[in-house]
Amino acid sequence: MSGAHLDEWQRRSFDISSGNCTPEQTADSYRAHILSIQYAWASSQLSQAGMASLLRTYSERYAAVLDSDDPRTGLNNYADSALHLARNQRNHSEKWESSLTADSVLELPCVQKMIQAGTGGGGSLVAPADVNISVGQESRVSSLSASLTGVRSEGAFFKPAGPPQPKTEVNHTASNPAANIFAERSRSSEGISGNPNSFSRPPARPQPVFSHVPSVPPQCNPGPAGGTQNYQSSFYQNSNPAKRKNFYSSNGNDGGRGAHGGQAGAEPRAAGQFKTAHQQFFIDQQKKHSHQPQRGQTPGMAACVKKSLGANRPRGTFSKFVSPIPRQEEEEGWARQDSNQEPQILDERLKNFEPKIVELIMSEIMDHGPPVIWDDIAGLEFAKTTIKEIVVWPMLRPDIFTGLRGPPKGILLFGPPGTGKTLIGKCIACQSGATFFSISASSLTSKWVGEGEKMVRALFAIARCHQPAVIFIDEIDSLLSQRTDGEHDSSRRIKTEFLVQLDGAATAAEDRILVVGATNRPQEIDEAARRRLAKRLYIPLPEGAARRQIVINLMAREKNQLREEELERVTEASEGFSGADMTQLCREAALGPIRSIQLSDIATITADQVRPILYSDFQEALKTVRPSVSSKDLELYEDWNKTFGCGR
Ligand SMILES: Nc1ncnc2c1ncn2[C@@H]1O[C@H](COP(=O)(O)OP(=O)(O)OP(=O)(O)O)[C@@H](O)[C@H]1O
Ligand SMILES: [Mg+2]
Repeated sequence: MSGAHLDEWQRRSFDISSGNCTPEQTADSYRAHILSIQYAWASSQLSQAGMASLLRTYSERYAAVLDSDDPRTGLNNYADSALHLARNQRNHSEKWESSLTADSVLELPCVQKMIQAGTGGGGSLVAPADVNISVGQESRVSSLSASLTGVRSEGAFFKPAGPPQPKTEVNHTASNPAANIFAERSRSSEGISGNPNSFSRPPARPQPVFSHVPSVPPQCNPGPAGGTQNYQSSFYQNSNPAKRKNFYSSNGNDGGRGAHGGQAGAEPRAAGQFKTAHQQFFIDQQKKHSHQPQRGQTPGMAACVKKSLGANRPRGTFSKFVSPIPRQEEEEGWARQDSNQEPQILDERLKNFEPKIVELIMSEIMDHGPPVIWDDIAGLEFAKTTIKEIVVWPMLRPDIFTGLRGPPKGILLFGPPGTGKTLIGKCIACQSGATFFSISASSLTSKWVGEGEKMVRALFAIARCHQPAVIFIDEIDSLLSQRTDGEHDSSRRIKTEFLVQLDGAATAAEDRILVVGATNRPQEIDEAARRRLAKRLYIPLPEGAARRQIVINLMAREKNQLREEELERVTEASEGFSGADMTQLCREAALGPIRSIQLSDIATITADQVRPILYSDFQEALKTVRPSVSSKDLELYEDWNKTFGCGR
C-alpha cells in the first residue's frame, strides 16, 4: 500500500487499540480498513490471498462490533432496527415491491425482442388501443399505442415466434372486440389454469400491472396448438415471481406450445411449486424438526420451529440484517401454523395446562450442545461417584433402586463459582438417559401474576409424563432464596409451589423425578428448600491433580511443548484456582504464540507456522490470571459444607 494509506491505516489501528473509540468510531474504522483492503487489492498492491485473509479478519471484527449488544463495545443494531420498525420506517425486512413499471417493461430486452418479432412476423393485427395498463393505482389506457404502432400479431407477445397464426383471435371485450395483447386473467380457467387459485387476484391488491378490463367473460378460441388464446400474462404488483416467470418464459421459447396450449396446463403447477427462499427455509425447518423430535417431545410439537433472534444469523460485513421483530407475514405464518398445528398435547395428564405453557417448558428440554462425559470433569471424584450412585444407576435400574434404596428427590450442588457445577449438570443430562429439563429461574418467573406457579406445576407434570426425568435448576438460590416479609407475593407463591412439588406431595413415591439444583450461594437458600434437597454435595476448588488434569485435557487439543516437570510447576503455581480459572489460564497461555508473531506477518502466516505453546507462555499467563475465589469466601463454603453438606 502507498505510504499515505499506510499512515492512515496505522492511525486508525492506534485509534481502535487506544480503547477511547466509541463503538460507532470503531465500526467506522473497521469499515475503512475493509475498503482500504479492497482498494489495495484492486490496485494490485495486495495479493489475492493477503486480501482474503485480511478481509476475513476485519470483517469478523466489524461484525463483532455490529453484533455485540454491550453498549460499551457494540452497536447493538437490533435496537436501532426495532426503532425503525417502531417508527414505521422501511427496512430490509419489508416486503419486496416490484420496481417494474409499464415503461420499464417495454424496455426489457425480451419484450423488445417480442415487439421486433411481432413487427417482422405475419401475425394478426394488434389493436393497441385496447390495452389497458395499470401501474399501481394509475391506469394507462393505450399507453402501448405509441410503441406498438404497427405491431402485428397478437402472438407477438405471448406466442412463440413461429409461423404466423392467421386465424387466431384474442380475447374480445364487450366495448371493443378487437384483439388484445394482454388478456384478462383466466376467468375461463380451463386450459391455462388448472388451479384457478394459483392465478386468482389477491383480494387486497386488486390492481394488476397489466390487465385487460373486460366487462364480459373473454371469449377463448382454441388456437392451433389446441389451447386457448387466453393469454395468462397479467401479473400483479407483488405477484408471485412464478407469474413473472410465466410472463418472461412465454416469449416463444416454449417449444411451440406458448403460454397457451400444452404449456399452459403446466404453468399453474409451476406457479404452485414455486416457493420463496423464506418459505423453503420454513419447510426445511419443519422437516428437520419433525424428523428429529426432541427427546420426550410430543410429536405435534416437532413442527414448532425454535426461533432464534439474531444469534444464529450469518455474520460478516455484508450479511443482511435480520430483524428480531417478526415480520408481518412471518407472524401471519406463525399464527396460521399455530391454528393449523396447535401443539397437540397427547398426554391426558397435561390437558388442563395451557398449550403455550407446555410448549414453553418443552422448549427448555436440554438436548443440545456438545456431549459432556464424566472424564471431562477433572477431579471431584466423590461428587461424581455419589451422582452416579443416586442419579445414573437408579435411572438405568429402577428395579434395584427401590424402597430405602430409592433415589433422593433432590440434590444440591454447591461450591465456589467456576468449579464445574453446571458442567456436572450437563454431564448428567448426557449420561443419565433421562429426560433432562434445564430450567433457569428466570423462565419460571413471569410478570403475570399466577403464571409462575402454573409454570412450576406444568414443569413437574410434564416431567412426570417423561419419566425418568431430571430437572436441573442452575443458580437455584434466585428461585428458592429465604422467604422474607418484604418480598413480592407472586415470588413467594412460586417458592411455595416449588416446595410442594419438591416435597413429593404432588408426586407419587414411584415417580422417578430428580431435581438437581446448583448454586454458589448456598447460605441464601430457604431452609425448607434445603431440607428437600436432601443430598447436598460440595463441589470444591480443584486439587493439584485435578488442575493438572484440566491443563492436560485442554492442551491435548493444542500444539504444545509442555514437559512433565513444567506441567508440575504450572499445577503448583495455580494453587487456589477454580476450574474456570484454569481454563482461563490455558486460554491466556495459548495466546502467547500468537502474540509473538510480527504484526506484519499476522495476515499471511499459516496455522502450521504458529509455534507451539511453551512453559514460558504459562509463566506470562500466570502474571495476569488470578484466582477468582478468595480464601475468605472459601471459608464460608467450607463452614456451610460442615454444617449442611453431605460430603465426608
Ligand atoms: N472440574 C472441572 N473440570 C474441567 N473443567 C472445569 C471444571 N470446573 C470448571 N471447569 C471449566 O470451567 C468452566 C465453568 O464451569 P461451570 O460453569 O460448570 O462452573 P459453575 O460451578 O457452574 O460456576 P457458577 O457457580 O459460577 O455457575 C467450564 O466450562 C469448564 O471449562
Ligand atoms: Mg453454573
